[in-house]
Amino acid sequence: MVEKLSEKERAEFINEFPQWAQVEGRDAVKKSFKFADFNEAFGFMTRVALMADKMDHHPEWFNVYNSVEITLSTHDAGEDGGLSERDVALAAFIEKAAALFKPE
Ligand SMILES: C[C@H](O)[C@H](O)[C@H]1CNC2=NC(N)=NC(=O)C2=N1
Repeated sequence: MVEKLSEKERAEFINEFPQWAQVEGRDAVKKSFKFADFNEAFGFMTRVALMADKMDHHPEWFNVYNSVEITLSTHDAGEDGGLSERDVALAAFIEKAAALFKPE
């Protein structure tokens, strides 16, 4: 079982990653990215996928052509899942990876 983020940690997360929005009715955050084309979007996804597997913490994502929608939550957190430190770490990596492709 993984600890859920405390209220203080949540505030810090929102402060550090203001572009990640709370998902309605779920203890999760989401963000959409738009890249120059599919090649860039998939290059971004490849980097995130490899790191996610290394971290053993995987995003929920949806890709159409140059757009990638990502939702982060920890299935093993608390009774019914929720945000944990693992989501903060993966969000930080996702932002770094996206910056390499300069999304719109
Ligand atoms: C068995 C495996 O270690 C677990 O299922 C890992 C894999 N990736 C995961 N990813 C996410 N987002 N949440 C988890 O709880 C999780 N658990």
